[in-house]
Amino acid sequence: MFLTGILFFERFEIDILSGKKTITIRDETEKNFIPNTIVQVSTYETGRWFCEILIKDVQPITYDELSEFHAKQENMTLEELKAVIEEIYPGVRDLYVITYELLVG
Ligand SMILES: CC(=O)Nc1cc[nH]c(=O)n1
Repeated sequence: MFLTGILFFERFEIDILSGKKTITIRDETEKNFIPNTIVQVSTYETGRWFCEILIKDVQPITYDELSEFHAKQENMTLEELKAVIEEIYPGVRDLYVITYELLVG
């Protein structure tokens, strides 16, 4: 079954709404987003809806393949991005880059 909703930590909300964060990197439990579908975005902490995004692409990636290009799309340094991913998904090496466009926020 494909996914129609996604949760983000509140600390990412401003970057998403300003268009500075245009990808999210998830584990295999969230790989089933379909390109060209609309997804509702809420906060992880309280479930508060804050925007709607259009899924553009979903691509597998390993932790070691994360690059400055991905970091820029996350509005982070590569060091910050790798630390965030390791904090959220400790030890997970098979990941997915979900590229999206902000629709309504
Ligand atoms: C709630 C949650 O897992 N949020 C994440 C995880 C990875 N990247 C991201 O931007 N947000």
